[in-house]
Amino acid sequence: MTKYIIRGGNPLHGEVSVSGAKNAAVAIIPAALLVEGVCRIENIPQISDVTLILNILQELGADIRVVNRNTMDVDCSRIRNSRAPYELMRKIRASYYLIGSLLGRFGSAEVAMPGGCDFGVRPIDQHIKGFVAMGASVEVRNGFIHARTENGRLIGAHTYLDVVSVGATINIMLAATRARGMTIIENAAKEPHVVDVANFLNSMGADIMGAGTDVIKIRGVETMRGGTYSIIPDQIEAGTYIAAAAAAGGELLIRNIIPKHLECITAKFQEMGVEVEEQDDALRVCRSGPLQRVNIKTMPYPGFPTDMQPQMAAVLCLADGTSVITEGVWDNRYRYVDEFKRMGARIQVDGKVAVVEGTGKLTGAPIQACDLRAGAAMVIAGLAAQGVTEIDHVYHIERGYEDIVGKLTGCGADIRVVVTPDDEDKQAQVG
Ligand SMILES: CC(=O)N[C@H]1[C@@H](OP(=O)(O)OP(=O)(O)OC[C@H]2O[C@@H](n3ccc(=O)[nH]c3=O)[C@H](O)[C@@H]2O)O[C@H](CO)[C@@H](O)[C@@H]1O
Ligand SMILES: C=C(OP(=O)(O)O)C(=O)O
Repeated sequence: MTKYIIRGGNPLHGEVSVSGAKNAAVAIIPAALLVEGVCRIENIPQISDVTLILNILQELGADIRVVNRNTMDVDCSRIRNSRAPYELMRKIRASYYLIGSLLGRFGSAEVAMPGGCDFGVRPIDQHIKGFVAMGASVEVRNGFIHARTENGRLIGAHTYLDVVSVGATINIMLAATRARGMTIIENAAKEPHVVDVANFLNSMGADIMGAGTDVIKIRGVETMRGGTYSIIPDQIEAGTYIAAAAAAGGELLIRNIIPKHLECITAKFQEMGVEVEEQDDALRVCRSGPLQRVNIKTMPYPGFPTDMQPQMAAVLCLADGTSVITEGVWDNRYRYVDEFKRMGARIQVDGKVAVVEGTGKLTGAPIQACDLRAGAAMVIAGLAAQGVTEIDHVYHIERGYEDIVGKLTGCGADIRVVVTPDDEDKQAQVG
């Protein structure tokens, strides 16, 4: 097992550079399946979800060449296999993008049901609704999604999503890119990573309009060439470092960000009394005084992101007064609360609402990460806590944060990584 041992109490001072966005990378890499040519993808974060998605592509026959630490050439010209392996697929959520990509390229896909963080039920009915509207028959059998078309090509169609879904929006967009005719997605998700995937596809020859609004129009194209594309910075990683500075105190310069993508997050920290100064592609964050209580409701972009909810809860434990968090996206995203209670947090959960009584302090304890952002929130809590926090199951954190320990210790945090000999195949436990 790998553990992080954090001695809390050190304020953070220095600079961190934000990596490429996980939720864009895990869609853009499978999107390369639609392209007959070399896609040079830059700013790929070094995280375990990316490693898994690259392994899946290789299993399908993709040729992947490492250009440098964060740049790869992905060539899917010679892919012949449209069945994605169960063992890899079930470990991550984003494996569902293989369905849209394979269906779009070959007119058929056999893909194991996806994994990912456990927030209760995570249906994919809206993805399937979109594929069916485009003429595919879709069946779930023996843990696999079997999707196929009659004559090898999807037909453009009109889909109105019943819920605003990032995954369904991107997946339908992928499938439609090479369909015959025009596809329209209404009530589409507007997250920055949705726009990034559309920009990637357009730079490779697709014809997509409206990404970033709630109506996306995709005119199917016959072929797609290769090209070079750089993934956007990770909005949630940046938000996590803002939260770390807010909790631990001190002053951080957070580089390689797009300030516009962070407005929904920075506004909340400012409301809490954290100083956030916007620069061209950086933010300076400073917390010297007490933290004020705030209420939060998570919503699709441009609302406050659910993927920042646990990190925010960690900071609110340290604020003055009682804050109310309402989770507006997932049924069950408070599994971390019992772990926080070991650190002295006072949080009451009732369905989708958590009432956080800020006590101004947390105390170090042995705790266990239960999913990706909950794990990041535990790191934040550990940085601010009195004494030592020992976090287990950190493979969840490493799914989505490139070198979180190196980045934080570079700013004065006291974190040790301890690997004990019984470290099994940690990836087998993701999900
Ligand atoms: C790999 C990736 O990008 N993961 C992100 C993606 O997950 P993911 O794409 O799985 O999340 P969605 O945006 O699809 O889910 C949003 C809501 O829609 C519901 N829903 C979704 C699809 C569907 O077919 N039917 C349905 O009912 C879900 O249960 C949830 O309540 O967006 C979430 C919401 O921003 C983030 O928390 C995840 O980090
Ligand atoms: C929930 C997340 O990821 P996934 O959908 O891949 O489980 C996340 O990035 O916070």
